[in-house]
Amino acid sequence: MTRIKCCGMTRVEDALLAAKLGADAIGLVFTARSKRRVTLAQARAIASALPPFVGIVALFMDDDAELVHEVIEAVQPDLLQFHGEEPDNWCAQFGRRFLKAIAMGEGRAALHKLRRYPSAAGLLLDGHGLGEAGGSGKAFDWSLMPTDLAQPLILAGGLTPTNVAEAIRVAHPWAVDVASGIESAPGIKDPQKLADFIHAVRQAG
Ligand SMILES: O=C(O)c1ccccc1NCC(=O)[C@H](O)[C@H](O)COP(=O)(O)O
Repeated sequence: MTRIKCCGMTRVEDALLAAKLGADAIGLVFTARSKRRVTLAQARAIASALPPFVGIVALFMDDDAELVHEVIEAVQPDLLQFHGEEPDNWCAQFGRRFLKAIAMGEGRAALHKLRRYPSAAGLLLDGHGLGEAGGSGKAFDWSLMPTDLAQPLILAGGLTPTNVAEAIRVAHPWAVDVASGIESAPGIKDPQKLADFIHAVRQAG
């Protein structure tokens, strides 16, 4: 079964709907570079409303360690996710499980970076280019998804209710991650797109 993370939540009602429809995790973006950035107060409201067994992932992109500490303290996320040029030991300093996002917009050139994160609990391959923010709606060539890595791989970038089944068929990811493909505006989730996306993933197996 392919796991599902719905990213860039800014509203309690959207996070609750995702949980009700069967999402495995939601993502909260804290970096100032995001159109989906949440405040600590928003994040706490979402985290405390979520039912059990739905994971909370906190996202950063080349942010100060101080911000990461503040979020850990205030929100108690299940996982951290780093989208910038943070090295493995920097990501590991918080003593928390983390995902490292790799910008696959560079194509094959980015593949060697996947080996640089032995401490990561999983690697998220995203469609954006180096230095660009996530949540871009850009897909990459799914056939580049490696098959020889020990860590779970999460497929992200430009996934929608329409293309996610094909993406799973080609890439066989552990999980899929979506932000803009289930939105009506940045940070505002569309209930129908959310339902269609989760249905499409569950149908794909
Ligand atoms: O979503 C953002 O605004 C964002 C900004 C900076 C770093 C990461 C960000 N999101 C990361 C995600 O996990 C997205 O879900 C992922 O990039 C896929 O986005 P999309 O292509 O829109 O589905």
